Amino acid sequence: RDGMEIKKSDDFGEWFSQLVTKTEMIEFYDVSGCYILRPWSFAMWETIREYFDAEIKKLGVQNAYFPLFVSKKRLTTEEDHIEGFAAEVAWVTKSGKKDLEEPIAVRPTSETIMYPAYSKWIRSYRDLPLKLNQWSNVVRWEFKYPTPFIRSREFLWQEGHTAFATKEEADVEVLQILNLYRSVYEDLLAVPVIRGRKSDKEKFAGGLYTTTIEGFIPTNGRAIQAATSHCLGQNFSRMFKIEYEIGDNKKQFVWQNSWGLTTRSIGVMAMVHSDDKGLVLPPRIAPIQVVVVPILRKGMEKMVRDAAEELEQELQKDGIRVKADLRDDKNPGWKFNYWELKGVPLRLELGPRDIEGGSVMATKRVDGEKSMFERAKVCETVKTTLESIHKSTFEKARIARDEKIVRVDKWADFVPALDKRTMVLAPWCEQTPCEEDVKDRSGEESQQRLGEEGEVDKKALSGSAKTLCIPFEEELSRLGVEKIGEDAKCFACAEKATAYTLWGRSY
Ligand SMILES: O=C1CCCN[C@@H]1CCCn1cnc2ccccc2c1=O
Repeated sequence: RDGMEIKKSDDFGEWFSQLVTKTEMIEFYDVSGCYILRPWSFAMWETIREYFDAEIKKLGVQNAYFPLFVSKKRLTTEEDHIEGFAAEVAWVTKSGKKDLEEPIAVRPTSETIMYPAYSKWIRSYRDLPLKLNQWSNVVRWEFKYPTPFIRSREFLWQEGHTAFATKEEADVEVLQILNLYRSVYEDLLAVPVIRGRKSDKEKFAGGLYTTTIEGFIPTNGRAIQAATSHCLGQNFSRMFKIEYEIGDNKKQFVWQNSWGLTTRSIGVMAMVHSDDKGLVLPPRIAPIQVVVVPILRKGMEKMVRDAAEELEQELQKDGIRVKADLRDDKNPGWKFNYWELKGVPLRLELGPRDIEGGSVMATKRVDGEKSMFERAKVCETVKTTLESIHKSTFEKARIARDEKIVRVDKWADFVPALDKRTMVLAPWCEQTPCEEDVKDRSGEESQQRLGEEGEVDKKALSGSAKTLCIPFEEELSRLGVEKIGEDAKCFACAEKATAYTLWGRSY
């Protein structure tokens, strides 16, 4: 009843839905695509927020708060920014029984809300750089299949919006923020991501270029955009007249960036690490890192309970997020299952014999490994064990991801590789018509293959491929891929290939 009833590899969608509800991360809600974030997952968002907020403040970013609503006139200031997104905008059209004069949109993102104010605030180069961020919710009335954390109609995020005098400053910050996003995923959530640039077709249409961190869900072979950092160039500053005096009455448009990370990050972490017994939480994001379970014996209950509380106090004082489960209506076995389901990284058991012998039995959630800790050194041992759990959790995910990255140089190998739930790294010409063509051909071909294979291979993933990113140099070398050769040919159109590009099916 309380435990997981579905295997991750049998029915991924159902497994995930059970995972987020049985672990008390999510409660479902009667507005489609909206979810209740319960304390177990909200604590994770708070940890992400504390970490990222402290880091951007070191970069001189200040937090502010802008209105939730935006007028139609404002939102559609420049159609090419909104084009393609209009269908997702949610509108307020009435108050009570009365129609509003003008429909008001609920913010899907805040460029058009913030930038008129930027235009007012930035007059001279002394007003630059302007670096503001807001932690808020946004609404995008998506129609694709809603999934907790991954795709919801309201989600929490931070959106940074910065303005600089020069392109050089903007280019530097775009990458500083992207590296912070990588750190949130890899150092907090133990999820490996690949940094790169979006193709012209996939970039934010209103911007100059988009950098991204791409995640991967090995179970269903889908890639997922984990966070983005855009350089907007001067596109928005021209649109919103954000300019500054450069002396003798001459003006210059500012160079802008905008960057965002959302609660999707929690869903990616849960999908990547969790198993058939429930959540597997990396220690740095776990709301509770250690649970102490007393093994009570008749007549010695008080002694053992006190020892468990003492151990809890000691670990707490040492900065560990620890909980002693002293509930007297549950037996140890029940408690083991409960905290295993919740994904607590480390369980300590304390029985009469352990107390006599000055030892504590420890069990790691990530691999079930058991060991005896010396009671006298328990704080130190717990800390080093939690560090090693983070590393092994990351390594496990990195290996599972890397073995699903396949090198392809010719078209014939492309769809067969994708159908094995992989990401494909291929030399590409970077031309949009070619990207459109790959999208169409890969969609058709995978449908045919599904037919031909006869037995509908449940494991086969169908659908068309898109570019995920053009990995940065250092990412290619991390993947053991050399720089692209002068005479390399595009895998799809045989024109000159200018970059190795990561392709895949994505959320
Ligand atoms: O990614 C980010 C990071 C945070 C700040 N905004 C940028 C770009 C958002 C692109 N976008 C995404 N969905 C939308 C949906 C409706 C209207 C407009 C948009 C829209 O402009």
